[in-house]
Amino acid sequence: MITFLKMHGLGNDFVILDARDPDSGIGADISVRAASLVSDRRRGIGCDQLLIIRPSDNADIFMQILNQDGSVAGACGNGTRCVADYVMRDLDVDQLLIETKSTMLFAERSRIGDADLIAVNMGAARLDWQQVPLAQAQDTLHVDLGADAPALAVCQSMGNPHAVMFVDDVAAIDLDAIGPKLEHADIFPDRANISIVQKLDDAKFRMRVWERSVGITQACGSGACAVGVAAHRRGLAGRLSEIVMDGGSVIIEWRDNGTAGGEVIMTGPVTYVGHGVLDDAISALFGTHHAKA
Ligand SMILES: N[C@@H](CCC[C@H](N)C(=O)O)C(=O)O
Repeated sequence: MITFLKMHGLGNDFVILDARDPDSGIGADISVRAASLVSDRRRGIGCDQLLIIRPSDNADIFMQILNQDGSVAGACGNGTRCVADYVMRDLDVDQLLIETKSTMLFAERSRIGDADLIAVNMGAARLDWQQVPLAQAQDTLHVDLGADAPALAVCQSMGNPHAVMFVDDVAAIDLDAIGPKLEHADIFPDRANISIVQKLDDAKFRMRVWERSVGITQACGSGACAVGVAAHRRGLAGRLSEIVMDGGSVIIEWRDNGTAGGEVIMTGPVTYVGHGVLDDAISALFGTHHAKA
């Protein structure tokens, strides 16, 4: 039987499986069927992303990220804060190095006012068209996503691809309608996460997000990083900004470390929902004998 933890970061919710113990019952390969069943809001536990904590030779842990449909993601900012808090409590430490498919992340406890938060160094913003990736060579600061797009997009990778569009009124955008079209725009060979953003003031932005492989979510941490970076690249903000999403805010700092991509620090809260045990039949889907779909 496999135990799970349910957490969320600003309403972006996660089922977390801890596979550090070799006897956890969780195999090396997670099938699309197993991941999408657990993520299903009617037939499973329900989540935007399934996160699996594994041992790492290079860091304190390895974090595997699977979207609701079972597809693999390279980054998950809100999920990183949740996993970091859980593992730091477990190991009784205040800092953690986390390896993911795309990068190495450093997390630590942080406090703003009386709020206990987690800060994650999400690494460099990847600004070249090959890094996003885009389908053809072009400037990533003004990308034409076609007739469905409300504005030219700023594109960058935060370990996963993000397109950010600044508009006058985020509430006026039919994100349900344009989100899937822009996610699948020809310019994105790996598809993209789509953020629509309104400037509230020089250091505050309202963001709505359509996540790749999921749809509209209440918050997207890597998306908020992309928004902070995009706002600075467009000259709309300094290096520090608050990004207000449907589920709440994170603070983004795009630090200049002398490299083009700098390093992006995301600070925000985590929430524990509960834990439980997967039924035998569902646990069996996570066993070692099931090949990756
Ligand atoms: N919710 C996440 C992003 C998860 C991955 C994304 N849907 C993708 O496929 O790139 C976050 O908080 O960053």
